[in-house]
Amino acid sequence: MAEDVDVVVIGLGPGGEDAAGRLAEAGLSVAGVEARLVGGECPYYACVPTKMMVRAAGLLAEGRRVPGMAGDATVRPDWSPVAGRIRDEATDGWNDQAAADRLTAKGVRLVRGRGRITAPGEVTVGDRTLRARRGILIDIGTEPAAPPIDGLDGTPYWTNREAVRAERVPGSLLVLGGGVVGAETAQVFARFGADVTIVEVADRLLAQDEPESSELIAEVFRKEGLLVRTGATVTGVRHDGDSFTLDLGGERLTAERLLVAAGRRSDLRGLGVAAVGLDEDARTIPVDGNMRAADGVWAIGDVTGKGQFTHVSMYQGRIAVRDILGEEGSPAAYRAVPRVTFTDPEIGAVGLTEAQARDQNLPVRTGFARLEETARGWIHKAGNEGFVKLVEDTEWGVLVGATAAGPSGGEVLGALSVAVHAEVPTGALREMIYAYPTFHRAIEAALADLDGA
Ligand SMILES: Cc1cc2nc3c(=O)[nH]c(=O)nc-3n(C[C@H](O)[C@H](O)[C@H](O)COP(=O)(O)OP(=O)(O)OC[C@H]3O[C@@H](n4cnc5c(N)ncnc54)[C@H](O)[C@@H]3O)c2cc1C
Ligand SMILES: NC(=O)c1ccc[n+]([C@@H]2O[C@H](COP(=O)([O-])OP(=O)(O)OC[C@H]3O[C@@H](n4cnc5c(N)ncnc54)[C@H](O)[C@@H]3O)[C@@H](O)[C@H]2O)c1
Repeated sequence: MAEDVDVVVIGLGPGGEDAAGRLAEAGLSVAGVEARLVGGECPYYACVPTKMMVRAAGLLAEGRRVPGMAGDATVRPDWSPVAGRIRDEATDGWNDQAAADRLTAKGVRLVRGRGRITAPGEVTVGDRTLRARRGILIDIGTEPAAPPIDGLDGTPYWTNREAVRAERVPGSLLVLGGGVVGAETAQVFARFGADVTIVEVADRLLAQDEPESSELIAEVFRKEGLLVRTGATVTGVRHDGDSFTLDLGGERLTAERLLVAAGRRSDLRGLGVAAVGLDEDARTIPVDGNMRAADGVWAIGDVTGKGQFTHVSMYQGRIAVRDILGEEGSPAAYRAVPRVTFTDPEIGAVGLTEAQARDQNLPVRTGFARLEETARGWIHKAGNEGFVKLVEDTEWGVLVGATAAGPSGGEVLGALSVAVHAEVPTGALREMIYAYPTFHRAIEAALADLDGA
């Protein structure tokens, strides 16, 4: 017999979990369907455990910066506290009982299993049929994508999920993909002693970011001993029981482990979106400003293609909840989506890159300040690499994008996010007082460069 509820939430990623709880607390009857772990990728395999890895690797790097600045330090990496912290503190052994209890305490009916939309307003999970009176909210997120490379399928390669579960650091690691996951993870394992090579098909690392960010990260990685192959096409993968070999057509690379970090995919066909008139072969589910995807269907998170970040999923979730409850509010706006790549230096960015702004035919000028040349950068010395880059719409007199790279680049980004989001005139930014000697004072130097441009 079908179970009737007001809303069925399929996939309890960060936004879906939060939205299900809010809808239940608002008095609706809500079923939350989850195939794996309540909370999704972020707490168990992504943001949280990887940032614990980054924190540990950062401590090692700081220890190695002691000589010449503060005496002597001998750094002997040990992965076991990292693995232990991820297992015990972050993920409770990849057990979501605490999250499930929190959700059910809010009144959400948790349905474990893979949900499939079988008709408008109908979701099937195993032998259960859920009927949604008001609608279906989709937050199915993404899975690691496997590029179609000869021989890859069937080998014991790592994705982010295996990497965060690693109990020891491999002697050598090949990283396929120099995007965000690849860059963050490569640096962590290299700092813990692995010989790391990144193989990236694009002509630069972090290809979504400003070219200056790519150059900076490539240079830091080079100094730290990572090998980077950009513009590289992998034609085959082999695993002989002990090690992986990547064939680059002319060059062969071998390592104990292979991490595939080549992007993500969503299974829209498996979700049965055709039953509500959506394209099951598409990569994403298009949504309007209220997160509506079809009549009685809302979608949020990675699957909407508006930025694969936890903060985007949660932002969209709040808008969907408001719309499902029939409340008024501003539609979603993505002008000032912040993003931080937690390498060292951190790469914080918001809004448009220079190239994106020019592609939109905006009248653009840029301002640039190198952190090493600021007072704080000079004082900081070891590990001071970074910059602030501003992208201004000259007609409007407002920043449409910015990058803050360096130690705490993600924190410096806060000020720039406010500027882009609130459309603060660059004239007003120039009149601000920037505390001396901070990293964020580089914004003032970049503003001066904007004028000189
Ligand atoms: C290694 C890594 C590090 C990252 N670090 C950061 C970071 O530092 N900061 C940041 O903002 N973002 C980070 N991200 C991105 C972030 O993890 C995602 O953007 C975030 O998890 C939001 O995802 P989501 O809400 O779309 O759903 P997801 O977290 O992907 O969760 C979707 C859930 O839906 C479930 N599901 C799927 N299909 C079905 C179905 N048919 N029925 C039932 N359940 C289903 C899945 O089991 C999953 O639990 C990182 C990603 C990776 C891979
Ligand atoms: N700090 C954060 O907020 C954070 C951290 C990790 C991930 N994320 C999110 O997760 C998303 C997915 O991350 P990702 O790194 O998996 O994807 P990505 O799209 O950022 O990077 C994938 C990279 O793999 C390369 N690639 C694809 N196929 C390849 C092949 N056959 N050979 C070599 N290189 C290949 C691509 O050119 C690209 O540079 C990101 O876009 C980001 O939004 C966020």
